[in-house]
Amino acid sequence: MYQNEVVESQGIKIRRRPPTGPPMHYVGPFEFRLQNEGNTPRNILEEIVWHKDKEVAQMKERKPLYTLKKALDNIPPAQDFIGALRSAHQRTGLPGLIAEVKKASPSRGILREDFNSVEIAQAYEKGGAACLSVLTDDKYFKGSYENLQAIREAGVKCPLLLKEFIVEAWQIYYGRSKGADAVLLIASVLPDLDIKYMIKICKILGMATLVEVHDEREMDRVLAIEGVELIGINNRNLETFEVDLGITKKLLEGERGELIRQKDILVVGESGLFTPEDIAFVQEAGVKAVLVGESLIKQSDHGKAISTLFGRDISK
Ligand SMILES: O=P(O)(O)OC[C@@H](O)[C@@H](O)c1c[nH]c2ccccc12
Repeated sequence: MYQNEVVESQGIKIRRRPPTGPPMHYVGPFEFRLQNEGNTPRNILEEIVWHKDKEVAQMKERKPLYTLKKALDNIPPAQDFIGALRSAHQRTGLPGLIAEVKKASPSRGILREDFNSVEIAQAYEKGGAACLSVLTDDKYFKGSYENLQAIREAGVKCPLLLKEFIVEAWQIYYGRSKGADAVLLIASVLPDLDIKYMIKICKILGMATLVEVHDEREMDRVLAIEGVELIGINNRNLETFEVDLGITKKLLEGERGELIRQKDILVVGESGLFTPEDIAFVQEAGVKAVLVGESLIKQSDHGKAISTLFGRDISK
């Protein structure tokens, strides 16, 4: 109960697990499936998170934390994700690009049938991406940890973001073992204490955290957390899929923008960016980096897609 109260007091609407236990309900000789509204996810984000919980439990059995930690001793250190974004921004005067390796999404379905994650990653790097984001969720985004590892092992130099629905610290260690340099943490899923704890773990592993927010309340929560250096503003509402670039502008206005500048936090504009005008709009609002998937993945020449999106070649 106590945990629920904490979550509620922070305005988190996503429930981490189905609230009322197993749905089977026995009465006398008959068996009923209890049609309990509480055991039905209220939206897609909740559905994903409930599924993730089960998936992680299974994965953990195969690779317990102590074996993962051992594996980490033998891999090259994490790269500087935030540094790469800052230097790209300084070099081009435009927001640093995090290009997303994304095959599908629940809102758009399959974005690309002929999907070779390594080729896409290499084309993004050549086209001037500062960092890459690799979706690893299989069920809803058709991504995988194999993709992440293959991109790393193919010699791509851009720092890599683990684009997962993190619900447990174990996933962070696993992502690092597959070559991730940074991790996404979603504020509408994770209470403050989890975010703080996961940021600490990432620091120990040399990784950056991209903490994602979508409304004022989440932004205020995250701004109050010590050690946050990188905040993503998702223009897409993960509960309804509605996209509105005005969200980025709204969350960077007034005192919030002031505080972000004081703390020297780098802000990433995420989702729904398709044209140079979109990039200019979020840059004007105050972002120094952008996270882009759909508009780059759908075009056959990914390098050219980057130049088209930014209005010029950003690879030099
Ligand atoms: O394909 P788009 O609209 O350019 O969006 C990319 C990225 O922002 C989006 O995939 C994303 C942002 N936050 C997320 C959290 C989970 C899954 C996906 C996302």
